[in-house]
Amino acid sequence: MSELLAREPAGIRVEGVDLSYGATRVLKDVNLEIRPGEFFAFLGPSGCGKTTLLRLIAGFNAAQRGRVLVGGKDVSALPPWKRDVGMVFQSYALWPHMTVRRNVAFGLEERRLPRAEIATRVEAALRLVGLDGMGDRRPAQLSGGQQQRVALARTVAVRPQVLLLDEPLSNLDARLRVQVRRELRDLQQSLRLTTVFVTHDQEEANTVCDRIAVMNEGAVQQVGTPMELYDHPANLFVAGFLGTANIVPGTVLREGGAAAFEVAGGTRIPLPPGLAVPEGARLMFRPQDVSLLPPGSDPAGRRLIEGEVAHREFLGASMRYGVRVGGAEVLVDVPHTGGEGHLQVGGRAALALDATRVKLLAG
Ligand SMILES: Nc1ncnc2c1ncn2[C@@H]1O[C@H](COP(=O)(O)OP(=O)(O)OP(=O)(O)O)[C@@H](O)[C@H]1O
Repeated sequence: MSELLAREPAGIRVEGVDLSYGATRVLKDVNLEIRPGEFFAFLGPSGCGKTTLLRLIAGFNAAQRGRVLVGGKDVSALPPWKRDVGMVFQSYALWPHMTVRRNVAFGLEERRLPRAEIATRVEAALRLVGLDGMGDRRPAQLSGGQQQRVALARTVAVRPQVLLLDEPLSNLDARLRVQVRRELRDLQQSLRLTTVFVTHDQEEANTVCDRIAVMNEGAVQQVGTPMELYDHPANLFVAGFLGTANIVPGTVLREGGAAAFEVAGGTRIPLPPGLAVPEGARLMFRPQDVSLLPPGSDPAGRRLIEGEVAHREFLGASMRYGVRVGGAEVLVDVPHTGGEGHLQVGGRAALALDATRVKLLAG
């Protein structure tokens, strides 16, 4: 494996990038700093520009404005093959008529490396992805997961400075995805390879990546660790994209020093002091920031709201209730420990909101 170690992990900088296809602006003033050796994700809904940004770093797209630096060097004007980046495509793009070994060797032969060096690196790469012994097969004789590993082996064999992965798990079934994403993380760690991973799946990004850039409509919304993004979303889009969020419309009221949030229908939720109130704010909290109480009880220090159970969903580890509060519906997760003590649809529910967890966010 030492034959494949990244020489010196390189960082990536994207500076002030604007990219349009005709009249459609696909990337809008994108600025990013990806640290050397980091496993980084571009996360966002379909069509938000993730692949376009990845291809820009690889050199397959050109921007109208801004630049890309790899390892401190401006690569904006270089073609892909001079950039020292390895990209694994969503479709794998393997040569069907070549054996696995030849597929992996192809890029090294093009670089005219000595034959012995090629053989050593190919075997090391196949071992690394768990495909030693399958070098003589053709891609059609492999499963989807194995083909994906060939694509990965082929890319790491050239020892790129950075590895770019475009939805690498999307062709695999759910169970294999979980296994392969762990393997990807292990491989990335052992090679200390700066890696950028494109996905629209938040669980995938959360489980394998050090940091994530959340994108929407061509703009980076927020960059942070999975936990930072979940606990401190910068706006409603990020809050709703990472995990389940209660987003409640209403009005912020101030009486003296105290503030409250009035939900349509008149229910008032007292707000903790000192909470910042952005323009057009909505109240945001997670289903687990709320607990259900027996009606009539009023615990100290918690914010009590009353409502009616509109529906419920059994999720195994918890019961998720949809509770109508004024004009809004609030999702509440109650741990399921095996008892029968759950509320029925149509019944009254008293909710205690953990005031330290609520946020006021704008779109
Ligand atoms: N070659 C092209 N010509 C014109 N428009 C394009 C081209 N490639 C992409 N687009 C448009 O640019 C936008 C961003 O596409 P992109 O593939 O980067 O999104 P994405 O976030 O990777 O989406 P997905 O998860 O569906 O792959 C989309 O609206 C897409 O239709």
